[in-house]
Amino acid sequence: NSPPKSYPIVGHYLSIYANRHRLTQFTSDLVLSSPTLTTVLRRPFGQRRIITADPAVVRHILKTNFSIYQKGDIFRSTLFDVLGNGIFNVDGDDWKFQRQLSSHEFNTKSLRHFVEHVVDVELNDRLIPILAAAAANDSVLDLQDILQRFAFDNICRIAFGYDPVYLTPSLPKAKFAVAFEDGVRISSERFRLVSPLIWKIQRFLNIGSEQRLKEAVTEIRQFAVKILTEKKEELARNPSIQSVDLLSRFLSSGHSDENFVIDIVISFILAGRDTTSAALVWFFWLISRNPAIEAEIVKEIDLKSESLVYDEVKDMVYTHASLCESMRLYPPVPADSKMANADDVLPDGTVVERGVMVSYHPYAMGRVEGLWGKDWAEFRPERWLETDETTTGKLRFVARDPYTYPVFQAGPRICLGKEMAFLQMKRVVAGVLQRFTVVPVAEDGGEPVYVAALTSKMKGGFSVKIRERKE
Ligand code: HEM
Repeated sequence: NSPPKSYPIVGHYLSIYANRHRLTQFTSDLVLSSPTLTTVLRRPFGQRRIITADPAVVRHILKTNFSIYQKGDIFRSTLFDVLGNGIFNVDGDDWKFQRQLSSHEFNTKSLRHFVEHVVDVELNDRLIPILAAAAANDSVLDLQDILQRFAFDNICRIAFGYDPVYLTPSLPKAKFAVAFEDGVRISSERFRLVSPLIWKIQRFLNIGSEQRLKEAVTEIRQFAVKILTEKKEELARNPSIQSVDLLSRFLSSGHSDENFVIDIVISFILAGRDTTSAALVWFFWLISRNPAIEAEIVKEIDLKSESLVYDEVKDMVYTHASLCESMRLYPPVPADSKMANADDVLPDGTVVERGVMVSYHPYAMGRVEGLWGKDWAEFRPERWLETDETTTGKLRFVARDPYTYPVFQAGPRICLGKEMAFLQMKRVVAGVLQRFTVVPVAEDGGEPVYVAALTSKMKGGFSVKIRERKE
C-alpha cells in the first residue's frame, strides 16, 4: 500500500473522495501500513485528522488524557438537531450528570427485567413466528432488516416503554420509526460533506435533505412529548407504579424537565438501535461459514432449558466468545473520533494541536497481527476462552484489555449498554439457533461488503433462507 498523495490546500481529499464508498477499509489500510499504527490524514484547508490502531494511544485518548479528548464542536453541532443535549452529545459536567443518572438504571434488576419482559416477548411473539413462516414457505428474508427492526422495537420499549411494532412487516411503519430513521441518516450524511458550511446553508434555506431533517426532528420530539405527557399523567394517578422504562424512571426520580429527559431517551434509542443488529448480522453470516463453531454454539444452547432463564443466558460462555470474535472482525462502530480541546503529544510522539480530531479504529485494530497473531483473519472464538482448571474443566471467557479491543469504547465513557447488548444478543442467538439454521442465499458465498456510517451494515442486506433444525 503506497501512502495517499497529499496536495496543497486539498490535502488527501482526492484519495478520500476516491475511496468515499469504502472509507473504513481505506483508513484501516492506512493505519495498518504505518509502522507505528498511527497515521495522519490531511483534509482540505490544512485540517489534520489523526487515526490510530495503537492500544497505547487509545488508552491515552480514552483514559489517561480523557479530559482533553472530547466529543467536540464538530460532532456536537452535526448531531445536535437530533440528539440535542443527550448523553451521546455532551461533554464535561452535563455528561457526568447524565452518566451517573443513567448508570443507576442499568443495575442487575433492570437488566434481568429487560431480558425477561422485553427481549423474550419480542423474540417469542414476533421474531420467531416470522422466521417460522419463512421456513414453512421456503421464502427469502433480509435478516439484516429484520434484526434492525427487532432492535428498534426493543430499545424503544426500554427507553420509552413504547413498542413501535416495527418488526411486523404487515403493519404500516410507525411514523416515529420512519422519522427516527430519516433523522439519523440525514444527520450522519452531514459528516461526509467537504465542509459543514454546505449543510448549514441548506438548513438556513430549509432546502433539500435539511428540509426533511427538520420535519423528522419535529416529528420525533412531538412524539416524545406525547409519550412523556402520558407517562406523567400515569405517574400522577399512581405514584407507586413499577415502571421499568428509562423515561418513567427519570420522571419518578424527580427529573421532570421535558427537554432534558427527552434528550437522554433519544440518545439511548440511537445508541441501542443499529448496534446489536449490526453485530448479529455478521455473527450469523460467520457461523453459516463455520459449521463446527455453529455446532459448538448449538451444543451450549441445548444444555440449557428450553425457556432459557436469565442466569442461563449470562452463562453462555462459548456464544459470548463467538460474539466478541465476530465483532473483532466486523465491529458495529468501525471508528470513533474525539476532538482535542488542548495541545497534546501522543505516546508515540505524534503532535496534536488543539481542535484536531483523533480517531481510534476498532475495525483496523481487529486486524493487527501483533495483537491477535498470524491467524488474525480467522474466525476463532477459542482465542477468547481458556479451560478453568480449578473447576471441572469448564470453559472460561478471557476478556481482552479494552484498549486493545475498544469495540464498546473504553475508559470513563465505555458503552453503558454493553451488558444489556450481550444479554440481548445471546438471547436472540439462543432463541434462533434452538430451532433454526440460517442459510445465506448468495450464490458465490464470498464475503459481503462491510459499509459504515455511524454504525456498520452489510451492503445490500443479508438475504437468507431459514431451515427448521429438527424437521
Ligand atoms: C453490540 C452492541 C453495542 C456496541 C458495539 C456499542 C458500542 C458503543 C460505542 C463504541 C460507544 C461510544 C460512542 C461514542 O462515544 O462516540 C457507545 C456508547 C454508548 N452506548 Fe453502546 N454499543 C452497543 C449497544 C448499546 C445498547 C444496546 C445501549 C443501550 C441500551 C447502548 C448505550 C450506550 C450509551 C448510552 C452510550 C454513551 C455512553 C457515554 O457517552 O457515556 N449501547 N456504545
